[in-house]
Amino acid sequence: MPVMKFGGTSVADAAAMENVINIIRGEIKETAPLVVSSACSGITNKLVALAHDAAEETCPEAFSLSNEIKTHHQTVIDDLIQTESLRKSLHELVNKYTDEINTLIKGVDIVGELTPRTLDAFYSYGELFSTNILAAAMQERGIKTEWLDARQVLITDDNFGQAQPLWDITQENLNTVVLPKLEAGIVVVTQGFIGSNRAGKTTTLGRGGSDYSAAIFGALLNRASIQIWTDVDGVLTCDPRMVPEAKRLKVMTFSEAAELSYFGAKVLHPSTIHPAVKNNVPVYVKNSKRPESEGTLITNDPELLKGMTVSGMVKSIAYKKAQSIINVRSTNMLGTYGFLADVFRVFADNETSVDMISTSEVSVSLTISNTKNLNQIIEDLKHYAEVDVEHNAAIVCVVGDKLRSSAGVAGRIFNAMHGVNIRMISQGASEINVGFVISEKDLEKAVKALHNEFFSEVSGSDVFA
Ligand SMILES: Nc1ncnc2c1ncn2[C@@H]1O[C@H](COP(=O)(O)OP(=O)(O)O)[C@@H](O)[C@H]1O
Ligand SMILES: N[C@@H](CC(=O)OP(=O)(O)O)C(=O)O
Repeated sequence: MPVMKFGGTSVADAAAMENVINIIRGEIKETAPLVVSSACSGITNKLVALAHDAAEETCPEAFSLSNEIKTHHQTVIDDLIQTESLRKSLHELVNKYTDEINTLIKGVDIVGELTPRTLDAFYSYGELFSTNILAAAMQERGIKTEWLDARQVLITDDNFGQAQPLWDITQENLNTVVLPKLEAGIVVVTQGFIGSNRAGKTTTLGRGGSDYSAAIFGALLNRASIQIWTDVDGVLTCDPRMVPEAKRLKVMTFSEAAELSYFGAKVLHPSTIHPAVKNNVPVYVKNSKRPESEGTLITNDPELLKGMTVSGMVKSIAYKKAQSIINVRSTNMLGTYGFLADVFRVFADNETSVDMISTSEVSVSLTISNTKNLNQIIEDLKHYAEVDVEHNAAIVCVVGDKLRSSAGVAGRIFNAMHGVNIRMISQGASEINVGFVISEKDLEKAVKALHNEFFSEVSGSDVFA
């Protein structure tokens, strides 16, 4: 039985939820699937916005957003639920959650501070709303279903906003609370993205973290597969918003998928892959609007990958906008040791992760997405070297089997880039990615040229659909 994760686009409104229910129904056999759902699309962003409004003393805006969230869920309930009593109890629940959100807004306004802990409390309501409505609609349609508060089972560390699971406790909770229900044929509907620390306070796994929840549950419950249901046919050769003619990948390796998601392919959360790889649970990415499409299988099973791992084959292109390049130059770098350690310590001390690095004899260039502590970073780096910063850059990453060792691929990539100024180049140690940094204004041109170079003639192969 699979763990089935439905993203925000798959539970956006009543019609989308009805689709999802039909998909789940098709998976119920003797045992039932575990269903992990995100918040309705757009709701988490509204919760972030209202939390910040509250912190910045613009409470009327915060209350107005809270009202929009309430109205959205009231509409979903009215469109989806026919039974009067069920509607009434769901409306009461929506009112209760809205009151709690409004109390949090007032609290943040009074204290004038929005901590990661409080932000997680705000975040949790998106998934609480959507899963309660979905579970009730399934019960109404005669499917044996129970709603579960994920915070009772997914126990995490105290790293609010970016929490990591505590594996042993979570395993035990799943075995005692969830497994018996699934084995009795009861579908359990729970939230992605949220958990709680040992003290019972709400935590979240980072934005997009519902995929990660599904992978954690799938790995610990030893499920046959993890299904990630979204609004595209699978993992594609590029984000279809940039390249509408992007093609579906039939199968890819875990490493290729991890690289793509790390470099911005939003279809999967970067951490999803780890628990799945460790436990060898295949991941299927599928389209909830077109369930008949086969989707993409992500696996390391050599049998399933036969014919799919052709050396030097480019599988997909990802990109990440809003990068800042930090160039650090020092003649002290020449022949000394410890210089790079000093540079990286500055980023660690300022809690900023580095996306891409390239070095020469006397300089190192790094890119970061989070510029919150940039001024302090520059000040600290100036103790060691000259520093300059370029904003509005983008990383482009070409992913595929053994790209680094394959003669000719780099030539094709950079030939396709003529007229585009390449600011940095980096080839990952994993052999499966070639990445480079360009100005954001050249991004569309660069990605379209690359896609044309590698994918204009691949239809009908074993790898691409
Ligand atoms: N390589 C890719 N393959 C498929 N989708 C991609 C890729 N890169 C980016 N995307 C984007 O990811 C989106 C799905 O992610 P997201 O919006 O988070 O969906 P969900 O609500 O299901 O979590 C797609 O609509 C697509 O625009
Ligand atoms: N709702 C959360 C978690 C999530 O994973 O959402 P989605 O599956 O829609 O990307 C977010 O927006 O970050």
